[in-house]
Amino acid sequence: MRSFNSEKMDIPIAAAGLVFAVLAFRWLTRRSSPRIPGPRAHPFVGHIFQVPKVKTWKYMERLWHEYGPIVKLTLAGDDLLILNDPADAEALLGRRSKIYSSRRPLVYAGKYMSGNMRLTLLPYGDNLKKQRAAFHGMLQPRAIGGYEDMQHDTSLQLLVNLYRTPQDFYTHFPRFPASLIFTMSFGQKMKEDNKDLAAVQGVLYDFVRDSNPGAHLVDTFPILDKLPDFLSPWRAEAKRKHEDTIGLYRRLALDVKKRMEKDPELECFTARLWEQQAKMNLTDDELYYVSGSAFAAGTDTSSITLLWFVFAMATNPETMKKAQREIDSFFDANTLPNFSKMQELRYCFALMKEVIRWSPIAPLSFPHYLDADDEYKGYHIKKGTTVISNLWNMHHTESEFPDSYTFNPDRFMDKKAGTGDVADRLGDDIYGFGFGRRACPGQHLAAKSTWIAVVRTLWAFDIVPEKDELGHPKFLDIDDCSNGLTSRPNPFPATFVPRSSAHIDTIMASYERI
Ligand code: HEM
Repeated sequence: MRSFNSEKMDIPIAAAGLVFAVLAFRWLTRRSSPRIPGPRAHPFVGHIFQVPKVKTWKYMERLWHEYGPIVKLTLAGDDLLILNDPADAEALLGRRSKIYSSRRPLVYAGKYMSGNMRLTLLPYGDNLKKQRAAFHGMLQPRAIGGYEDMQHDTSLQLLVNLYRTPQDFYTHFPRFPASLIFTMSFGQKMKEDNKDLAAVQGVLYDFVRDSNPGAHLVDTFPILDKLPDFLSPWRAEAKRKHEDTIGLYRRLALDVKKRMEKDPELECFTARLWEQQAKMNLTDDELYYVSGSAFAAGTDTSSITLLWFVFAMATNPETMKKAQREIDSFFDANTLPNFSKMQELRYCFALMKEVIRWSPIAPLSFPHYLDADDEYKGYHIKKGTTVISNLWNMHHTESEFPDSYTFNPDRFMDKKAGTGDVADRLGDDIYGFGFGRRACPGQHLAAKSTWIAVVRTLWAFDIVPEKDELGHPKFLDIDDCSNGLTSRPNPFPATFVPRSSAHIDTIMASYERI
């Protein structure tokens, strides 16, 4: 016979049993998300010691072949999602752009070095929308037509420089987009010895270096930002860089404002910003940053593309000759090419696409950052994940780009021609300008600027690799390039040989007129 006491004891035991049963049922029937494929991680540090800082995209190419289109890595607790298939990038960065359009908060480069005002590093939100809208005014397809005269003049200067000192081509090509965007931004021609250019290039150099993942310990371990100043000398350094940058941008923008007083018709990006400052709701500091950022974001990207173009021509002479035959059929030696035949020179346009495909300037694009938890293809993707669209792998997908390591513009000649202005279509069929709401706002400008530089250079010069003692062309290694957010070919030997004296006469006669 059971005692009263033992009956009393049964109640909590039964309750505990019930709770246990419910938990066990839940555990057994839980829908756990499958693990996102990727290499095994070390406890605590994750893959921090496996991801090389040098040519990271090569390592990621191996992961793609081993683990498939979606790969996850973990760096000291931070998840990194790598998208190798453009369809996944479109689905997430494109169609779910509301939550996939942020940038990872960077303490050094974002908070202190940019005062949280640099467009490329801004999180998704009102400030970003404001700055992108301001950019759009300058860079939308309709506005681009207004820059043709500047593009003609600056590309003519490029030809003259290549003729006078061909051995310095490695500095001439970057100078072309730099002087173009400088003139567009600040409404005055850039002198050859312009000190502001060197200063802006310094800002850019710092930005690329300091925003590179792993550049500063505080961005891997943000808790270090809690340390006082005397234990954090990096903070003063970052703040000093911010003061230098905004000081420079302020001076350039105020100079435009002063010139506007004398010349209310002054036509440039910064003048438009001053006129519309109130409408765009930009503070003075934001205006300085927007006005300076076009230069910073557009110069390096365009110049690296052009350096890869030179590299491609020096290593693919038959392709170069084919493009020259197309150009010659429209422009003889007495006629400097201009934009009038941009629609017709289809092979030259395909050649530019191929440059961007073959060697994308940012092989891993600019990483996006996820603002909320998400589910995709059964995987759980955590808020705060850094999302990389791996342009390198996308551009080397054999099913889409057969024989993908070969430089071959013909692969784009069979594609649908499309309608409307060809300049709006440089990004079609390739992925080199990114995805979703952070996609490059400068691609229409880049299309026309790089096109005129490419066509004029090939019209005027043969680009030939230097020869060794035996007269054989020197080997140029595509892997001999810089590492970081962007990747440019390291200086390489190539020669620019004028195609005829008539071409040079045409160049010099046109140059005298500007
Ligand atoms: C061939 C030349 C160029 C290439 C290949 C290129 C490529 C790219 C790529 C891959 C991105 C990152 C997109 C993403 O986050 O998904 C980007 C962003 C950007 N580009 Fe370009 N770009 C070029 C020229 C230009 C030019 C000429 C300008 C302006 C004058 C420009 C302004 C920008 C800006 C402001 C961003 C940041 C956008 C944001 O964070 O919201 N780019 N570009």
